[in-house]
Amino acid sequence: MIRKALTIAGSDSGGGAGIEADLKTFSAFGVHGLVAITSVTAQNTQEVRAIYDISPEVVAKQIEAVVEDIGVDAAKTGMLSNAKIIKAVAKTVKKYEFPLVVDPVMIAKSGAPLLREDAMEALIEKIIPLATLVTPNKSEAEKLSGMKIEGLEDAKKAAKIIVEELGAKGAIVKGGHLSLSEAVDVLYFNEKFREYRAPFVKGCTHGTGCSFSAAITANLAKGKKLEEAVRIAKEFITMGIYYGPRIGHGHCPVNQNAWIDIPAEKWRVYESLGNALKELMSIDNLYEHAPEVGMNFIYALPKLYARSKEDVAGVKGRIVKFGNKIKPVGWVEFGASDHLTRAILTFMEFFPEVRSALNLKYSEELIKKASSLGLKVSFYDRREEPEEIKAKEGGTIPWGVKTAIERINDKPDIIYHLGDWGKEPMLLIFGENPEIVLRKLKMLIE
Ligand SMILES: Nc1ncnc2c1ncn2[C@@H]1O[C@H](COP(=O)(O)OP(=O)(O)OP(=O)(O)O)[C@@H](O)[C@H]1O
Ligand SMILES: Cc1ncc(CO)c(N)n1
Repeated sequence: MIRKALTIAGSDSGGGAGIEADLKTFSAFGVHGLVAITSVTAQNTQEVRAIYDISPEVVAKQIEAVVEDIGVDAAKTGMLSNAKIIKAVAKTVKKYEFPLVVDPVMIAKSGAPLLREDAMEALIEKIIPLATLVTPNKSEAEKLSGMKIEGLEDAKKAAKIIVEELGAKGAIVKGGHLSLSEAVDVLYFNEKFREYRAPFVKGCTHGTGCSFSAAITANLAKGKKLEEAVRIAKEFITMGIYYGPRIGHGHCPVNQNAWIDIPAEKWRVYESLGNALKELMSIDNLYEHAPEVGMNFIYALPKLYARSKEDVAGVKGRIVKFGNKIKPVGWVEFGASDHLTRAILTFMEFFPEVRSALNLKYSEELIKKASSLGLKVSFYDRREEPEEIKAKEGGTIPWGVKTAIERINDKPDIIYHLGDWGKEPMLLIFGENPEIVLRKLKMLIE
C-alpha cells in the first residue's frame, strides 16, 4: 500500500523550495504527495518578486479534502505566511492524528521574509505545540528559543527550549548556517540529544530546509522511527546539495531526484553495457584488434552525476585475448577502469552526451578505413606532452584527449596515439552509448 504525505506550504515558481521541493522529495521516497497551498510566490533562484496568500478557509479546505478521502500518514508545514493561515492550519490539523513536522520557514535564502512579523506569536502558540518535530535553522531557532546560537552547545540548548518550553515533541536545530567544520544538526527528542553529521559540500542550497523536512515527513509516513527518518533525510539532503543542477543566476536548487536518479541510471548503465559486452564477445575477428594491455569498454553516468572514477562502469580486470577469442576477466562494475575513464571524463567536458568508449590496438589500416567511412578521426602525440603534465600522475590521457578534440575543433569518433617508449599505440572509439560505440566498431573491423 502506498503511503501518503501532506505538505502545507507555499509554492516556489522556481521549483527549488516550497511545495515543489516537497512533492519531488515525497516522490523520491515513493510516497504519494498531497498538498495544501498556503501562498503563491513569484520566485526564482535570485529573489521573491511577489507573494499572494491563499484564503485561510481554502487552506483548511484543502487539508480536509485530502484527509477525509485519501488519508494522510504524515504531514509537514512550510511557509505559512500569516497569522490567519496559521490559526486555520492549527485548528484543522488538530482534528487529526498524523505526525506533523513543522519547518518554521521565516526567510528565503534570497533574504525575503516569508512569514509576517506579526505571525511569529501565532506560530509559537498555535503550531509548535502540535509538532512531532520542529526543524529550525540557526536564525529560526534563535527566534523561537529567544537565545543567541554560536556553536553546538547553544544549538542543543535551543532545541531543548523548543521542546520543553514551547511544547514540541522534538526539535532539530540545523547546522547549515552554523560556522562549524561539518554540517551538524542536533536533535532533541525523548529527552535525548543526537547529532547528525555530514561534510559540508559545494553545490546547490536553494530548498535545503524544505527538502530536508519533507524527507523526514516522507519517512515518517513510511512508518520509520523519527531518529531513523532524520538519518535518511540527512543522507538525502547531502546528496541533493552535491548534485544540484547549476541553473538560474542565484542560489541553484537542491536536486531531490538524485536519490532515485543515480540508482536508476546505474541500472541503465549496467544493462546497456552488459548487453553490449555480450554482443562484443560474439564478434569473430575482434581478438586481432585487441591490444596487448587488454581492452576495456566503458559507460559513464549522465554528466550531472559523472564526477569521478566511481561514476564510470567498465569491465573488471579488462577484456583480454584468450587464444583466438576475447574474454572479459570480470563483469561490468563501476570504478573498474582507469585509463578509459580518464579519457571519457575529459571528453564529457567538451561533449557531455558522449558517455561510452572502447579501446583497440592502433593500426594504420583501421584509421584509413575510418576516414573513408566518414568517421571523424583525431590524434595526440605523447612526445609533445608538456613536461609539467608528464610529471603529474594520470595527466597524459586528459591532456591527450583535450589536444585531439581541439586539433579538429569538432567531436571525434576516434582518437588515436602512436605510443611512446613502453606505451602501446592505441585507438579509442567514442560514442553516446555502448550500442553506438559497437556500431562504429563493427563498421571498422567487419
Ligand atoms: N553546504 C552544505 N553541505 C552539507 N549539508 C548542508 C549544507 N548546507 C546545509 N546543509 C544541511 O542541509 C539541511 C538543511 O539545513 P539549512 O540550515 O540549510 O536549512 P534552511 O536554512 O532552513 O534551508 P532554506 O534556506 O531552504 O530554508 C541540514 O541538514 C544542514 O545541515
Ligand atoms: C515558497 C517557499 N517556501 C519556503 C522557502 C524556504 O527557502 C522558499 N524559498 N519559498
